[in-house]
Amino acid sequence: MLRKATVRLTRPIAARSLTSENRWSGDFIHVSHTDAKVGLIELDRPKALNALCDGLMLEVAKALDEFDADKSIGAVIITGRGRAFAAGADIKEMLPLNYAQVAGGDFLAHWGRVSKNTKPVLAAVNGFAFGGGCELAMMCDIMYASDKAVFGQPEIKLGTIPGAGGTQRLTRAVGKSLAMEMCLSGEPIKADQALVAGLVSKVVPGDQLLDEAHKTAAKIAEMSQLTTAICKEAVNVAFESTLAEGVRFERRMFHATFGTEDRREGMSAFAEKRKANFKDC
Ligand SMILES: CC(C)(O)CC(=O)SCCNC(=O)CCNC(=O)[C@H](O)C(C)(C)COP(=O)(O)OP(=O)(O)OC[C@H]1O[C@@H](n2cnc3c(N)ncnc32)[C@H](O)[C@@H]1OP(=O)(O)O
Repeated sequence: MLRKATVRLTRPIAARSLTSENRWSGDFIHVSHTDAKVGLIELDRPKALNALCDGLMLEVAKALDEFDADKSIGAVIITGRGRAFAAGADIKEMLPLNYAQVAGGDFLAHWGRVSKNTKPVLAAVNGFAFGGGCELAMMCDIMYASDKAVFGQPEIKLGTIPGAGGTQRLTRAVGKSLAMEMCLSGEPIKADQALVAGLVSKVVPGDQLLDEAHKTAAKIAEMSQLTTAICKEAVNVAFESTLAEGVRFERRMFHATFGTEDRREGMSAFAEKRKANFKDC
């Protein structure tokens, strides 16, 4: 059981098992952590279905930077409050922009911060994950969905295309035909189809989503942070290299773990039939 802490998260599910000390709330997100070394970022822009305006994404980047630098955090969950994970980039914010403004300012470049985090990040998709919302979830390392979640890349209906990795990550996740269908028609898929297609690894009833995400994040947070960072990097190389390059990279990283105390501790703990006590070194 988690230690009772000072501030309860406001959702009923959170109140049951995800007690947390409050860290800070920005204009658009709430940032907290649990006693199991899990950081929690909750998107909360209720009147706009958590649309990802610039301010919101800057707050997410700040929270991730803080968690990345914090040795007491071993994994992070991103979720949305209300009926959306996020309904995409803020259309009203984008509406007046012209080509020179978006290209000159490399609009959305800072969104990539999410995929640069070294700590494992789990997306708990509670509702609509449209456009940039789906892209944000796909930047995370693991995706769980509530049975109410809906995933879509509807940018085509707005006369544009996905701009935060949607055409690339969705295609790698679900294959060409479904990715093309979603991006070209703008039509969404439901959680059960997302599971079958391999976009998410688990679908659970909405009231169990955070508990399930937390269980997995807490398990990951018990591992050596040094090793989870190496492992995450190795899996990500699979998306950016040939099989031969990826296997060579993995082998080098595997060898590198033998330079850590945590590798010796993990194997010693197994041989001595005890729980490993990793020191992240
Ligand atoms: C990052 C890139 C480059 O890939 C680009 C993008 O992400 S572009 C955005 C892609 N997303 C969308 O096109 C989804 C837009 N939203 C919808 O289609 C619908 O809101 C819905 C299907 C998700 C939900 O529909 P419904 O239940 O009928 O709610 P609404 O009344 O439409 O919405 C409530 C409220 O939220 C505002 N809203 C919703 N999405 C956005 C958004 N992406 N940007 C800004 N505002 C959004 C919506 O306008 C409503 O507010 P009010 O107009 O009532 O003030």
